[in-house]
Amino acid sequence: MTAQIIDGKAFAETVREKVAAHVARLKEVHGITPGLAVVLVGEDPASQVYVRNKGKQTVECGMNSYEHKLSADTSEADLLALIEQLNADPAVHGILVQLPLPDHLDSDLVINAIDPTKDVDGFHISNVGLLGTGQKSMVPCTPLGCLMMLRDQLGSLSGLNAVVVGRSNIVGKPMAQLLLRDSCTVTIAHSRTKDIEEVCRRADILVAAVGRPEMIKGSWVKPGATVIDVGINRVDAPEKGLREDGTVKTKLVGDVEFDTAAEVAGAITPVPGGVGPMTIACLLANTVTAACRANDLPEPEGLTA
Ligand SMILES: NC(=O)C1=CN([C@@H]2O[C@H](COP(=O)(O)OP(=O)(O)OC[C@H]3O[C@@H](n4cnc5c(N)ncnc54)[C@H](OP(=O)(O)O)[C@@H]3O)[C@@H](O)[C@H]2O)C=CC1
Ligand SMILES: Nc1nc(=O)c2c([nH]1)NC[C@@H]1CN(c3ccc(C(=O)N[C@@H](CCC(=O)O)C(=O)O)cc3)C=[N+]21
Repeated sequence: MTAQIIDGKAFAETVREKVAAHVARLKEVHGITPGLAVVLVGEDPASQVYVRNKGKQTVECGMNSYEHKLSADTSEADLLALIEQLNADPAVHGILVQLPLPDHLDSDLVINAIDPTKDVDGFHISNVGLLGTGQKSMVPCTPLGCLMMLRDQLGSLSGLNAVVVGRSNIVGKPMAQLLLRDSCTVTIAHSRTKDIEEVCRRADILVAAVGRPEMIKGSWVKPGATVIDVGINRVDAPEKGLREDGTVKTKLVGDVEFDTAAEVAGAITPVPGGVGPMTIACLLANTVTAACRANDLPEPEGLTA
């Protein structure tokens, strides 16, 4: 069997079109322009690329983008003061603090200082609790993007065995909550899981969010399963040759060994071009949702979980 490849890039484009249409209506009918503030502390090159992409796509969808770049040695007090200012700013409907933060900053403290109604990442303890109890919340972008692709691929997820590999607060745990809410039988695997290959082989839906390049092999995949690869790992690609400065070129790979998994799976997301673009599209969707909720307007259809 050769898996169908789930085109996250194309799917993300359709999500962005819905976002843009909703933004246009908000502006025309209500005079509201949704605004997203992104806060980046330090100069991590990968984070800089993501933040730039987010800002560009925010503007392309007709929303306002506010970028705050702080130096790596910013104090916690200064960062908290900025968050207070963004919480109070009526033009800002969404706030994202790019993670990871430098070691001297307490990310739990910082995230929990964000107004939960503006927490478009869905990382605030209030949103985590709301999601876990089935109440209306802001849903984390990466799991939301994965859920949208799964529903599109499979229709109903009810009764399916879902295995999520990884238990982080930003991907694994909220992904498991969303799958449970859609009536999957959910298993969360992690670094202490026994017989992880066997656990994975039981999955109708296998979500990999580990951060280990190509860890999950085709032999771990149940024939016909739907595989969602969240991993973004930059690895050396000597086959691409050298850069001008003599260093080896690199490439992105997922947490799944794509070629072997694609021989067994029913459908699979590629890296790049899978979950990553959907994450950013869902960030834009959450910003529109937050702007609607802030103004007591009906929420956009098809953009929430
Ligand atoms: N596409 C996107 O938009 C996004 C992609 N990512 C990518 O997703 C991946 C995961 O990110 P994140 O959740 O933040 O990562 P974390 O490092 O926070 O969590 C990794 C999880 O994987 C588990 N794990 C590590 N090694 C193994 C192993 N050998 N076997 C089984 N489980 C293992 C860990 O288990 P334990 O808890 O026991 O240590 C942990 O729960 C990364 O590649 C990241 O770059 C992340 C966010 C967004
Ligand atoms: N507060 C916070 N929220 C996040 O959502 C968040 C974060 N911090 N920190 C880092 C991770 C990672 N993340 C990605 C988003 C898009 C791509 C993406 O678009 N990837 C492209 C490739 C991009 C490239 O070429 O480098 C793709 O997979 O096709 C990847 C990773 C969001 N994260």
